[in-house]
This record gives sequence, structure tokens and C-alpha cells, in this order.
Amino acid sequence: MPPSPEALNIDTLLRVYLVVTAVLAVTSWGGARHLKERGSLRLWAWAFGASALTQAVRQVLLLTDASRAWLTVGHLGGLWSTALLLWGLSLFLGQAAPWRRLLLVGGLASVACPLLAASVGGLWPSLALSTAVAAALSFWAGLKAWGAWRQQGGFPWGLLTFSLMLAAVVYVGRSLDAWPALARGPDPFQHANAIGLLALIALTLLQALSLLLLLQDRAMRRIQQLIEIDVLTGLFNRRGFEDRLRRLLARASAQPPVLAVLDVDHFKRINDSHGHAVGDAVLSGIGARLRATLRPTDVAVRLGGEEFAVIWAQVDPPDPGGDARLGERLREAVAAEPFMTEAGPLHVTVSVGVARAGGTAASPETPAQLFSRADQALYAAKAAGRDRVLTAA
Ligand SMILES: Nc1nc2c(ncn2[C@@H]2O[C@H](COP(=O)(O)OP(=O)(O)OP(=O)(O)O)[C@@H](O)[C@H]2O)c(=O)[nH]1
Repeated sequence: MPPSPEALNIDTLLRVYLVVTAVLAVTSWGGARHLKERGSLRLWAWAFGASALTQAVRQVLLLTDASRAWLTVGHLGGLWSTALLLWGLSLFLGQAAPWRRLLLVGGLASVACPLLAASVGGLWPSLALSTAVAAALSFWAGLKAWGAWRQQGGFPWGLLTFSLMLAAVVYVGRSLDAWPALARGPDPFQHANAIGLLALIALTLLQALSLLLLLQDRAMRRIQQLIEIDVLTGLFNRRGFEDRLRRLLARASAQPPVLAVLDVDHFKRINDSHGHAVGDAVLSGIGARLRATLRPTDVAVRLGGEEFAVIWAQVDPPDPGGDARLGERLREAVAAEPFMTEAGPLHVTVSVGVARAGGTAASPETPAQLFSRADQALYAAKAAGRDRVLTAA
């Protein structure tokens, strides 16, 4: 026997929806203030707030003898909420927010819903229209989240995509269910409507959780960047380098990585003759040139001062002179053209030591051993007159 409509009373569920979205709005707003987050989180607070506010207005209207057409305000919460969530999502992803289109769609629906209700004399056309628009917006937001999920991966994007797409399906169901021609009598309609509402409450909670996880994920990535990235060049710093080298060496790969250690020749002279700012500009330029010679799988590092390193993660099998050619590419990238600085064009060279990871699959060379061999080759290149590449034995 199907549960009686009392088991899932729509008005009770609407009040639960009001309380849940109000709590989410207040916590998101407080969180946005606390984190000094002006963009997406504030819009998401408004998104939850839109649902709470429209429901609150509906509850107040129920206490008055206002025209039933005004009760359609309760239908608009999901629509405005999804529009604001989508807006915040665009900001979060650094994309241009389609706010004009969102305001237009939301505005038109907000006018059309009470007008429809007044002219038909029932609430169903307003519910059908508002849920259809909310479905489209939720699908649009779901596509955005899906795009980010494909690009960046990660559980929070997956959860958000799932909850937005499922919300779109629920909205479509509610929209179809509102049509009297499709309803199978008042009770099934009430029951399906209530199930839809229950699902929306759960999905709203899921969305809030995934947005929270996304914010946390972004903060973690920022911290990771601060820890691992050299501010001057944008390359990895020594910590990031050690971490990556350790992981690459631990990975049993058909081709062990090749490491180059580079040191700028007579860099002290640049600093002494032209000042630290010019020296910094040269270091930054070297970083850019190194990066430009590499593939995304390779790693470029500023080890500190005027010392750099490169790890080639995927290299050809060893062949005579092959490793030296890799190092030569870096040396040429730096020496080929002068660096344009405020002190004029400066010709800069680097010395390079290259070493290919050795050992066996069962007992690979340690990062310290590999680095030491490359460093010795660099030292030998310096001693041999600089501006050259030497490979480790
Ligand atoms: N502008 C600038 N200079 C730095 C930075 N870090 C280290 N240096 C300078 O880099 C110079 C390194 O000098 P040395 O170690 O003597 O080496 P070099 O002059 O490059 O000589 P060789 O390596 O023997 O060819 C020092 O003057 C440091 O002060 C930095 O972040 N910015």
C-alpha cells in the first residue's frame, strides 16, 4: 500500500526546506565573511538564501488572505537558487558569468508565474513553468561542473555534477507532474510532488557539501603551491623538486628519469654590476626559457639562488650522446639570445651537469645519489671553463 499523503506532507517538507536552506545561507554568508571571500561563496549564500526567502514569504502569505496567485513566490526559490549557484560557479572557475541571461530568465519567470496562476486560476502552470526553468538551469550548471570535473578531476566536482544533474531530472519530474493532464488523481500527484521535494532537500545538502569541499580543495591547492612554487620564477622550488624526484624514482618505469642541474655562470657579476633587480629579472627569464623547452610531463625547478634543475620524466632509451643533447638544449635556450633587462641586453650562459637515474628496478638509485652525480658533473663543467654540458659517469 502506498504511504498516505500525510506521511510526506508537502507543507511540512516545505518548512523543512525553508529551515535547511536558511541554515545553509547563514553559514555560507558567515563563512564568506570569515574567509573574506567576495565572489562565489557570497553568491552561493544568496542561492540558498533565495530558497529560504521565497519559502518564508510564502509561509507569511499563507497566514494572510492574499490572492493565491502570490503563493507562486514559493515556486521561484529553486529557480533563483540554481541561477545564483550557476553564477557563483562561473566566478569560481574564473569564467565570465552569464549574469545578464540569468537575470533575464529569472525575471521573466518571476513575472510569468503569478500572471499564469492568476489567469488560469490554479497554481499548477506556475509550478510547471518554474520547475522546467530550474531544470534547464540545473542542467546548465551540471554541464559546467562536469566540464571542470573532466578537466580537474576530484570527488567534489563529481559530487556537484551528480547532484546538479539529478536535481535537473527531479525538476523535470516535478514539472511534468504538475500538469493535470499527466497527474493520476490528486493523491499520486501530492505524493510524487512530496517525493520530489524530499529529493531536492537531499540534493541541496549534497550541493552545499560539494561547494564546501571545492573551497577546501582550492585552499589546499593554494597552500600546496605556496609550499612548492618558487615566487620569482614560478618553477617548482627545492621542496617540490625533491617530492617529484622521489616519486619518479620510486615509480618502476621502463625509462628512468634524467636529471640536469644548471648553474648560471658568473651571476655575481650581474648582481654587482647592475643590481639585484636586474639579477632577479635574469633569473625569472631563465625560468621562462627552461619551461619553454620542456614538455608538460617534465619538471623545471629553481633549487635556490642561481641554481636550477630539470627532470625529464619520459625520455628515450639511452644512446651515446643522448643525455648530453638534452642538457645542450637547456644550455642553448639560455645562451642563444641576450636577456632584455632595464640595464640593456645581457648575454648569460649556464653550466649544466646531467645524470640518468641508475640502479635496478628492485633497488633504484636514491634521489640524493642521483643529484650528487649530476652536481658533480656540473662542478666539472664549471671547472672545465663554464658554458658547457657534462654528463655524469
Ligand atoms: N638577484 C639575485 N641574486 C641572487 C639570488 N640568489 C642568489 N643570488 C646571488 O647569486 C650569486 C651567486 O654567486 P656565486 O655563487 O659566487 O656564483 P657565480 O657568480 O654565478 O659564479 P660561478 O657559479 O662560479 O660561475 C651571489 O651573488 C648571490 O647573492 C636571487 O634570488 N636574486
